[in-house]
Amino acid sequence: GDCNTLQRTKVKYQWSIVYGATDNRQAFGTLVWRDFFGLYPDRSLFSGVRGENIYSPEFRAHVVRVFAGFDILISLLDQEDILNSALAHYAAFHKQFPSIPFKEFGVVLLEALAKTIPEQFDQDAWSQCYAVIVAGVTA
Ligand code: HEM
Repeated sequence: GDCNTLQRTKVKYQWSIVYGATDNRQAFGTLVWRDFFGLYPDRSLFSGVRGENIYSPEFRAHVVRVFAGFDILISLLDQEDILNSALAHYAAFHKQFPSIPFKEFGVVLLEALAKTIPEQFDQDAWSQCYAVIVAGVTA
């Protein structure tokens, strides 16, 4: 798997369905983080953004920031040089933390996408393109 051109186009399109409508964004983001903490209960990374209450304004704002960043990365999947620069930026930011459970996050993210767009969801495309993003943000 290599997140090829067709897969990048599909991921971009499927993401636009899920994240394109403002109304969906917060619900989708909250769903992902609720499920994430179900799989990975250690919230200590998020003490600065009230991780103990994912419905607080502070944590909601954190979710908005993360998905705004993710939205940028998805939108750049077809502009590889800019994508790599954006990935390097998020990699540098996350280096302040000892380790980030990107694998667990990917599991719940893909599951939430599959639940939201069961007819369209292309698991191979998403898992391969998410792997490109993880490789970039952990480089
Ligand atoms: C590709 C996926 C991800 C992207 C694009 C991303 C992006 C971001 C962005 C844009 C911020 C805000 C930076 C700022 O304050 O200016 C952030 C903060 C943060 N992210 Fe990520 N993130 C991702 C995945 C994750 C994952 C999986 C974790 C851990 C489970 C994580 C942990 C954090 C933490 C701890 C902060 C700082 C929270 C604070 O403000 O105290 N990120 N991330």
